[in-house]
Amino acid sequence: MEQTERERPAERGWTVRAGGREDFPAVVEVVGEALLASDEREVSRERLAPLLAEDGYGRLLLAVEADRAGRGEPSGDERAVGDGRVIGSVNAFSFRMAVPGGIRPVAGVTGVGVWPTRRRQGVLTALMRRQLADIRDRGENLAALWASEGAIYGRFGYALANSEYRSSIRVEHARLRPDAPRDPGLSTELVRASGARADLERVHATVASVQTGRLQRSPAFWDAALRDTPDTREGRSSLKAVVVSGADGPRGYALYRTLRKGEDGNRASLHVEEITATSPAAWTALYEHLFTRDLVARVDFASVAQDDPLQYLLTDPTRLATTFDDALWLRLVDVPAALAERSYAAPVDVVLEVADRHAPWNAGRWHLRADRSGAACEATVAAPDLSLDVSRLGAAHLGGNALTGYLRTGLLTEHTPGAVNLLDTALSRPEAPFCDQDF
Ligand SMILES: CC(=O)SCCNC(=O)CCNC(=O)[C@H](O)C(C)(C)COP(=O)(O)OP(=O)(O)OC[C@H]1O[C@@H](n2cnc3c(N)ncnc32)[C@H](O)[C@@H]1OP(=O)(O)O
Repeated sequence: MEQTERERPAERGWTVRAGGREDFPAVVEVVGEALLASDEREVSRERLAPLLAEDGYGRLLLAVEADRAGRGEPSGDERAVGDGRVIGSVNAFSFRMAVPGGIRPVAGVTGVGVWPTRRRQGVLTALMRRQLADIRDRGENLAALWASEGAIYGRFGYALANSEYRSSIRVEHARLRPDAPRDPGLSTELVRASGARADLERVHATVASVQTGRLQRSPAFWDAALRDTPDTREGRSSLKAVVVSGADGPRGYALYRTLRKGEDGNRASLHVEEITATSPAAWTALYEHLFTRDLVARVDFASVAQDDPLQYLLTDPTRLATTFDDALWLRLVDVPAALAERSYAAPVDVVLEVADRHAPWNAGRWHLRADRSGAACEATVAAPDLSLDVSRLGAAHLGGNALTGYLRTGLLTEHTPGAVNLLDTALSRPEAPFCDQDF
């Protein structure tokens, strides 16, 4: 494939190489500056080091300037980066995600940043290309990320794969329906979050094994989720856990903090960082705890799925203020392998013509045949039923978006009438995808 001038890094005086633990301080400096993070790099290093160490720092990729000749003295910040200095980086966590069909390895792309005075020279493009090849070599068929800006990643084949929301309700409107499922056999306990870790892990593991989009949470990510230091509190209380249990153990939890000031004089708000449960009655019990705490005016939920249970359980769901928050970006790194390892809701037999500028091994025609017993996806020379960019497959892969939307807006081409509709039916899922894990 022909490269543009920007895509020939050697000609611009920098190269891409694998990084390691020793590069970590330089990476924190570059990404911290790129993301306009606070100047407390030590806090960032302390927060990130355990997460990166869990993966052995083996997935760091760096853009490194060959030398500083002719560039003048480095500034104070740059000096920390040193000679042969790092001007850009990308990294990835080795996650396992619940996707349609089971739990699969997924590269969780993270730590993307380019030194401000080296932007728009193709550094990210070179890093992304190398990273996609590395991810494929590791046998991961999917990559996922949370984007700082939505305009960055579409060109690299990623697409929004779901929708997640912030929601908020005033307690006087937070009445649950009389027929909301209630189980007198359940008990509810409030504790410091760190004291309930075993229960939280158990509930989370159950949910994360079945809810599409969920990541299996590792010990270091649990440490991060339960981190309760002044920088994580943002003026709120310590992190609390309310745990709902039955005879067989924990069935649901909410992690929340309180803020004892606000628009209602002395009344507080509750900020729910996570809430999940394994049974309908446990959801009801969690909401009843949150909505009946004394001195509370409002309950805010930091992140909920499109099919969040609360909207169904409220007597008046119109009182729930819901705002689009963010969404996970997904990319098929190996198109035939990702399509073959997925499950399908209905039989489908379709030839896809895929365009992929940054992962050329995906470009071409793929014959996808699937039914409820399994799927196969192989290269073909047959005429395509539809032609599309690889990013469209990322959008639809978790069942959170229909390809029909792209067809209607002219952003994919259907050669066989009805092919997109049939593929959408096969890709559809009964539940909305949700990823509770920031990374
Ligand atoms: C998963 C995560 O970690 S999300 C965090 C992402 N990081 C940040 O937002 C930190 C601040 N931003 C940066 O560090 C850089 O601007 C980056 C990493 C976003 C881009 O790095 P660059 O080296 O400038 O990208 P590169 O030169 O390869 O640009 C490739 C193309 O993307 C475009 N592009 C890059 N960044 C953006 C952006 N933020 N918005 C819109 N377009 C962008 C460029 O214009 C270019 O397009 P073109 O080829 O059509 O001219």
